[in-house]
Amino acid sequence: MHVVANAAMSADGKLSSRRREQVVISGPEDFARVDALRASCDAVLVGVGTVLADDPHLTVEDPKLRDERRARGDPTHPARVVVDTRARTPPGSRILDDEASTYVLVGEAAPEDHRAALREAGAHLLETGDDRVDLTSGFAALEAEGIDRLMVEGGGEILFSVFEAGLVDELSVFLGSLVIGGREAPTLADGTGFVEEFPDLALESVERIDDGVLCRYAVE
Ligand SMILES: NC(=O)c1ccc[n+]([C@@H]2O[C@H](COP(=O)([O-])OP(=O)(O)OC[C@H]3O[C@@H](n4cnc5c(N)ncnc54)[C@H](OP(=O)(O)O)[C@@H]3O)[C@@H](O)[C@H]2O)c1
Ligand SMILES: Nc1nc(=O)c(N)c(NC[C@H](O)[C@H](O)[C@H](O)COP(=O)(O)O)[nH]1
Repeated sequence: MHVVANAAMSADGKLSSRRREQVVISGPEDFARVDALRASCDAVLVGVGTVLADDPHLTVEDPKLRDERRARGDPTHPARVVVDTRARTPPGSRILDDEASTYVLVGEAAPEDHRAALREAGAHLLETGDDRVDLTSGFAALEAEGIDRLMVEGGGEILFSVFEAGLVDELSVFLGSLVIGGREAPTLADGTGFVEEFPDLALESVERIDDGVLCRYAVE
C-alpha cells in the first residue's frame, strides 16, 4: 500500500485552534490540489477526532475528477476510513452517507450497540487492536479490501501514529500565512512525540500557492 499524508498548518504548525473546530487554512488552489489528491486515491482516512470536530464528507468535489475516476473503472469517490477504537462516530455523520463506501477501524473495546448503529448506517467495520486501533494491521486489512493508495488527512493524533508505525511514504503540507497559537491546539504530529529516531523526510519540492507554501516530502 502507498500512503500519502496531507495536511494544512498555520505558520506556527497548528492544524486548528485549541477549540478543535475546523479552521480554514488552505486557499482555493490548495483545496483543489487536495481534491485531486483524494481523486487519485482508493481511500481517504481520518481519525474520529476529526469526524467529531469537522463532520467531514471526504468526497471528490470536482465533477471532472469524478468522471475521470469512473472512466478508469473506479468508484465515483474513494472509500472513506475512520480510525475509531470505541465506535464513537455518530451514525448521522456525513462520512456515513451513501455517496461513498465507509470503513471504520474499531478496537475490541468498541461496544456492540455502537458497532450495530454504524453497521446499520452502512459502515464496514474492521476490528484491529484492543484499547487502541492497531494501524499496521488495520492498513493490512484495508489492503486486503483492495486499497492500494491511501490518503491520510489527519488530525494530529493520527498523523503522529502513522509516522510512529512507519506507514507513511509521502507527506504534503500546505503552510498557511496565519498564526493560530495555543499549547492545546492540535499540531501536524501530536501523540507522545519522538525523542530520538526522528522520521527523516527528503524535501522533494517547494511551491508557492494561494498565500502560502506547499512542501512535498518523501519519507525515508
Ligand atoms: N488542517 C488540517 O489539515 C486538518 C486535518 C485534519 C484535522 N484537522 C483538525 O484536527 C483536529 C482533530 O485532530 P485530533 O488529533 O484531535 O484527532 P484525530 O487525529 O482525527 O483522531 C484522534 C483519535 O483517533 C483515535 N485513534 C484510534 N486509534 C488511534 C491510533 N492508533 N493513533 C491515534 N489515534 C487513534 C483516538 O480516539 P479513540 O481512542 O476513541 O479511538 C484519538 O483520540 C480538529 O480540530 C480538526 O479540525 C485539521
Ligand atoms: N487541506 C486542508 N486545509 C484546511 O484548511 C483544513 N482545515 C483541512 N482540514 C482537513 C479536515 O480533514 C477537514 O475535515 C476536511 O478537509 C473536510 O472535508 P470535506 O470538505 O467535508 O470533504 N484540510
